[in-house]
Amino acid sequence: MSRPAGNPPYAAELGAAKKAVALAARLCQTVQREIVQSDIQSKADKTPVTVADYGSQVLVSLVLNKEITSGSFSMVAEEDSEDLRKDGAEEILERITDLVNKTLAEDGSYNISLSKEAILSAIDTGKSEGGPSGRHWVLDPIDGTKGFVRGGQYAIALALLDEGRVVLGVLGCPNLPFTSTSNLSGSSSGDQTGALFSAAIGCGAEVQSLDGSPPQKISVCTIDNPANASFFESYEGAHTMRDFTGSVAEKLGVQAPPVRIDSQAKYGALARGDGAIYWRFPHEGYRETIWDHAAGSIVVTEAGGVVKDASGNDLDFSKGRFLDRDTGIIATNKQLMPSVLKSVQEAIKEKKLASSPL
Ligand SMILES: Nc1ncnc2c1ncn2[C@@H]1O[C@H](COP(=O)(O)O)[C@@H](O)[C@H]1OP(=O)(O)O
Ligand SMILES: [Mg+2]
Ligand SMILES: [Mg+2]
Ligand SMILES: [Mg+2]
Repeated sequence: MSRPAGNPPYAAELGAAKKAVALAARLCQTVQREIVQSDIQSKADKTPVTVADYGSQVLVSLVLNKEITSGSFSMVAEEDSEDLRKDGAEEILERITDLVNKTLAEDGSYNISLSKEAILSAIDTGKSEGGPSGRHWVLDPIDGTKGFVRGGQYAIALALLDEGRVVLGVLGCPNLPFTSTSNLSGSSSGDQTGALFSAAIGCGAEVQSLDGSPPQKISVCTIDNPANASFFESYEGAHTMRDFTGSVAEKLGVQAPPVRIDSQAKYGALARGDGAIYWRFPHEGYRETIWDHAAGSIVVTEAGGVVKDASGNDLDFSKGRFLDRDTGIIATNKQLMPSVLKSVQEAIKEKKLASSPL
């Protein structure tokens, strides 16, 4: 697809993605401010989903379709409308429809109001299987729903896959301090909150406020001694094996305690140098989805970082809705990756030895 001379690659798609994520963030902030129990549902896999997860997916689908009119539309997204079509879901569907139409009316970009059927169809535009050929949007409408429900960190994570490769990513992090996560403890430093991270292949990574301040280039930290490194990991103990990551940190000689926050906001914080390492080792059998890592990984790599699985391989987003990767994911700078991988692989060997029958 030819593009006007001088335009960086995927400029139109990046602009559309930022607009989509920023609008979805507005709906999520409204819901998080006044969330009530009836806004929260539990899915068949026992994970939570809220009216905001659904509303965010509708708005992202709508904006992308409005802003990108060439080519076919394909999106791999976390949510689907199955539970909303069941008896008893009328009220939550009504709430989602109201939220979406109110957000659209306040924004004013599109003179449109969606019916409930249009809401359900927009959610179901995310059913693509993705894969190694063609272009596919990849969306986690709220990454870190548990954090969202708890009033903590969450992210709207949108990426574009082109011929199996992640070529752009946008992370909307409404609760992340705009400057640095050093004051995550919520100490009122008067810090502006809300950060929009974005990256396109070969163009670096940027951060701006959610209301569209001029973007600033970001880069990962340059720490090369693990003793001076801090690391990010999941807030949820169930999402990563803390005894394992604790043993890796010890092997590395990391002194600082882990900074535990929900969602891909950790990739954004790492990309701007707030910490040196992000790793994640879910329990055996957990299958990582591509929407949980596509946007975050390109923000880090375009900020000069590296993202690998525990075997030191790049993450492979071309295999459908799930990531084809070995145990665990590590994101850090180029200086630290070799020693982190070495410690992880030693710890895996010890864990296998410890758990294998003598
Ligand atoms: N049991 C689980 N183990 C690991 N990750 C999970 C699990 N259940 C859900 N997730 C998803 O993985 C991510 C966990 O990352 P983190 O703990 O860093 O927030 C979340 O995005 C969550 O997706 P979601 O919240 O979009 O449903
Ligand atoms: Mg979920
Ligand atoms: Mg997720
Ligand atoms: Mg999600």
